[in-house]
Amino acid sequence: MYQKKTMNDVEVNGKRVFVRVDFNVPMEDGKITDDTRIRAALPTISSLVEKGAKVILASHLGRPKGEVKEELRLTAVGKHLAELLGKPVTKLDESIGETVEKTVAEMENGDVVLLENVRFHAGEEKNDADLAASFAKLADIYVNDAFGAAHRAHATTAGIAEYIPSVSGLLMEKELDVLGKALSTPERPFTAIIGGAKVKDKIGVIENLLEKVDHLIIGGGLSYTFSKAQGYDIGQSLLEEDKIELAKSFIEKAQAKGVKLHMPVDVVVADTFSKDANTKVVDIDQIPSDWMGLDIGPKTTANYADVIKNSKLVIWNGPMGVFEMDAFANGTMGVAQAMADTVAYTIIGGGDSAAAVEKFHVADKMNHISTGGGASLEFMEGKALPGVVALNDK
Ligand SMILES: Nc1ncnc2c1ncn2[C@@H]1O[C@H](COP(=O)(O)OP(=O)(O)OP(=O)(O)O)[C@@H](O)[C@H]1O
Ligand SMILES: O=C(O)[C@H](O)COP(=O)(O)O
Repeated sequence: MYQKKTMNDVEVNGKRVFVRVDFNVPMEDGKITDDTRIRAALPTISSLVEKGAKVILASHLGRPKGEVKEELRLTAVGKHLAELLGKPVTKLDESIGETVEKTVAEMENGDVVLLENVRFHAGEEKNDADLAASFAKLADIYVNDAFGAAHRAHATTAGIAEYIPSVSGLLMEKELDVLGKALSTPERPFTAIIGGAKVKDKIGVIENLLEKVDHLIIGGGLSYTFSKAQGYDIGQSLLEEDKIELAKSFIEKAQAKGVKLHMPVDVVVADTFSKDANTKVVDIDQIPSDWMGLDIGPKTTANYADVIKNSKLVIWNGPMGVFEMDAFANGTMGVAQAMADTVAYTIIGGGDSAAAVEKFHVADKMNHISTGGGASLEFMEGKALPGVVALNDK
């Protein structure tokens, strides 16, 4: 586990503190549709304000690829942050340069400035040393609270740490603590639920978790490649031909390691990929050749709920079906409900599973919902996160 300096290890009063947050929030027509990530950064920001720091916030939004994209400015985020904080936030239209330097020089203790989307500079994603130095020049201390972007080695997530004292923020600390403890000293039975679209995206995570869990539950689009590997005909369901052998090897590895692997025994099939498709529930060995599986069936959902109920720790990443369409949402909803009802410690690995527990109104019943999609996945793969590695050791 990481042993990195935290905000408790530095004196911030009167200091200029550059805080990398992950305000990469979903937006529609200029409006924020989910402010979870902004709220998650509030403890760090408020704590720094209370301690009399000059708080300089930086984030990316979307993927502007080194160009200024009007729709990816952080203006709406700044406004919303000011409301949540209950104090003014000075939103700038640049992230480096004279105006920024002048504004920072005039900051009083406890002031909050939000820089413009750092990805408007091509050097951000390239982890350009000059750009990182320009950011570092603005501050005395660097705080990384952007767990969601910790798997990126960019100028504001990693490069900047070369130049000034660098510590983790409160959200970063919490994410690393929860996920780190779960993977290193799990309460047992420990269950992982892996769903989502593709095997290809989950190879590393399945490999790593097979070393640690007691139960592995498989669902979603990727489960059909596993079912195919078991010899079932899967009709028009999602298949990654080139991953069948890999799926077979996972099934064998689970057996060898004594990991109980749980696979769909029935599925909801549809005649087209559409919310208005004709649907029916069939056993896994009865998928018609011209139909496709788009959700786990009720028997499977009940089996999975039972495993979740009897676990002490459950980590969930990836939906069980095409939960965006009501006709194929029951499996994901059933798993979400089981997660809400269990006494187990429940961790949601960000991304679509986080969206699912929100959609089914059980988010407040989860013990931890990670703010990182890709980052939590890479953490669960056992990979080092560059944004954390870059911070000062304790
Ligand atoms: N049986 C299925 N057939 C086709 N698509 C499916 C199926 N089951 C789930 N999906 C789709 O998979 C998508 C989610 O998979 P994806 O791997 O992108 O999410 P995730 O695992 O939560 O990752 P992230 O953290 O990146 O959001 C959903 O949009 C869902 O509709
Ligand atoms: O949303 C995320 O997962 C993070 O903000 C990282 O965004 P990125 O995938 O564009 O680097």
